[in-house]
Amino acid sequence: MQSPETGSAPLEAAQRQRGPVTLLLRRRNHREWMLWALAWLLVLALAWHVSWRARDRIVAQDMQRLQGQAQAVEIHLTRHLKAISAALAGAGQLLPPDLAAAPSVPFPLKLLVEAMPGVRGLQITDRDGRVLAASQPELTDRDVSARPYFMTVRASSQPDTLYVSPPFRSVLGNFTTVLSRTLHDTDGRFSGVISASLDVDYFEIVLRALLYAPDARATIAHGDGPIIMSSPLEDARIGFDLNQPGSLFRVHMQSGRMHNLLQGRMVGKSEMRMMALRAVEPAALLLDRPLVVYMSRHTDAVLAPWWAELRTELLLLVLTMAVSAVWLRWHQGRRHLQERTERKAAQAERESARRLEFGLRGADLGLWEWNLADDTITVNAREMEMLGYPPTDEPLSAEFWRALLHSDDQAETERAIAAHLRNEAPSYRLEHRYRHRDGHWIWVLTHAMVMQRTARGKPLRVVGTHLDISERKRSQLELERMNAQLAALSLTDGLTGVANRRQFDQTLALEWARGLRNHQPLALLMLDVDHFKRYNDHLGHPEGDAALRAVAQVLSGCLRTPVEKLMRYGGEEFAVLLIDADAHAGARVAQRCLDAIAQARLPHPDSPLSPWISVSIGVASLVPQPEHVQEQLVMAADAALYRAKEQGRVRYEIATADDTLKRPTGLQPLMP
Ligand SMILES: Nc1nc2c(ncn2[C@@H]2O[C@H](COP(=O)(O)OP(=O)(O)OP(=O)(O)O)[C@@H](O)[C@H]2O)c(=O)[nH]1
Repeated sequence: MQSPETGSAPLEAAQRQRGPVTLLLRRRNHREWMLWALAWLLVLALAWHVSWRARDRIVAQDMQRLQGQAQAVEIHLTRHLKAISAALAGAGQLLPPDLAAAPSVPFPLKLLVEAMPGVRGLQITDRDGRVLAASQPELTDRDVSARPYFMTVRASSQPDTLYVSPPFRSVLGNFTTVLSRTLHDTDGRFSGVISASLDVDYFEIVLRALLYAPDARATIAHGDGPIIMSSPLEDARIGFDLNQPGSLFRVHMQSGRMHNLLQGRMVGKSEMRMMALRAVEPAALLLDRPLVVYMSRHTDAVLAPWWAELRTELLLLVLTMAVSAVWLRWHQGRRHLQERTERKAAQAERESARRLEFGLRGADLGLWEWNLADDTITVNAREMEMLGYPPTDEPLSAEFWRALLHSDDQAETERAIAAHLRNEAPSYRLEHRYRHRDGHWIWVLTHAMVMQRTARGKPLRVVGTHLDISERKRSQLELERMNAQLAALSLTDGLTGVANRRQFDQTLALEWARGLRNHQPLALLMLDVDHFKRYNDHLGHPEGDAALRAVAQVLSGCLRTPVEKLMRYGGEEFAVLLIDADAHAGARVAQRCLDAIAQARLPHPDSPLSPWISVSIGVASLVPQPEHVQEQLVMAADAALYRAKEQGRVRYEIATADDTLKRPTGLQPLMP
């Protein structure tokens, strides 16, 4: 049973491992959101900058337009003032010098008024302020001496000045503004005033014609501040004094400039307006006070299209922001999922690699992975250890590996790899040698296969194992060597060291079959030591053995092995098989053997023939036929040997045709 502490330990360890990863991911997400916010701040700032510049352009364009309209009003007004001034001056000159004495005005004022657009009435006043004549008869004889406009004119009394009165409520009940010029008698003294009252309705129409937007307003004010007229007409505003602290009118007047473009609130109104203000003070007219024309528009109305566009742009931006935020959140979620899956897979792969490494260690296998793209090899520690190098995690050049390969194994290795890479074999397995770091060769068993190919079958990655089989290989080679030795021994005569009877039988069978196939003759020499029994009896068997070894050595020396090969047939009898040789060729070799033995002068102390060892030889030859058996050749050679013994020994005899035709009892040819 696990204690609760021990039971939760792996879980805590897993959480501890997960902790830093989660923290890192959170930080990355946080960074991305910061970047997202920063990017959007920049976009918003840029959008705001562009939009604000568009707003400024709209304001500037409208200001210019207001300026143009104000200028048009100024031109119009100047012409009227000039015309009225000229009319008043002309009428004044037609008046008699002594107005008081004059019975009446010599021209009808009403007619003059009708000829002057923008003028509602005309009146002539004497020096005391009594109305001598007026275009409206009801005003005649009235006393206007207390009226500010009269008092101002009389006080100043400048002959060429056109006096412009502030608007005031006339006796007729309506607001009016009066333009006046002084009259002088023949001595140049002030004799009265001729005045024209302006037709507000007329000017309102003129101003209205210049308004290009529903919220536009045109105003003409007196230089002292009161509004003379405005369009759209607002009776309540006529006479309203604009010359108040902080008013745009005062700003304009104090600027000393003839025209200004200003923005601000109008006196008595809460709305923001854009204004073009122009002072009307033509040089050709001596006005006692300037007039001020201003055209204005409601700022909000001017900017309404801009605001609408800005709202649309903001909406689009907010929508895009929302979409990008949703996308980022989705992307982070998906990535998180993907990374978690990859982490799990990597962990599983690590564990599997650990298990594999453990398994490979146990199996003493070196593991290698060949990356064909860059021709590098990554190996495990065992692989490096196998070759005497320290372990490394770095990929190594495949060329380094190829250089370690034994030159004798190169061709076969390359052939096997190439065949597998061409997909001709599911894997390859071969044994070869590698040079150990110490310089000695180790035998390695390679087993490898392609682990990854492109879609078109091009190999990308090969994984394989190496097993050090040097020990096994050494044992195998030793075994092979011993087997070969054994095989040789089994075919060698133990006493004389020449081929034994078994080898004779095998060689004869082999060459018989070849002769049969090729229709080539075979010759056989049977050699027997003469009177060897006597040798043994005289000197003993060990000496007899030595003599047999000496005879074998002499005979081997005179034969051209392996074509003429000496074999011990048995006892003191030897045989020589000659390939593609007839009886004459056999006889030549027999004579050579007899000569060699004679020249060797091996002592035989008990031979009745000579003091030296001698041999007798039987020679037989035939072309193997299907109806023959190979023993026929041996029997024929034996028969010839028998005859050689009979005829005195130390000689050779050639088998006769009869000898050759004798067949051993019970032996039948394979193909009779
Ligand atoms: N020392 C020794 N003697 C052997 C060996 N094999 C056979 N002999 C002897 O060789 C002798 C052969 O004698 P025989 O067959 O009578 O023939 P021979 O005395 O040589 O007389 P001919 O052949 O008629 O000249 C025997 O005495 C065998 O014992 C051997 O391996 N060693």
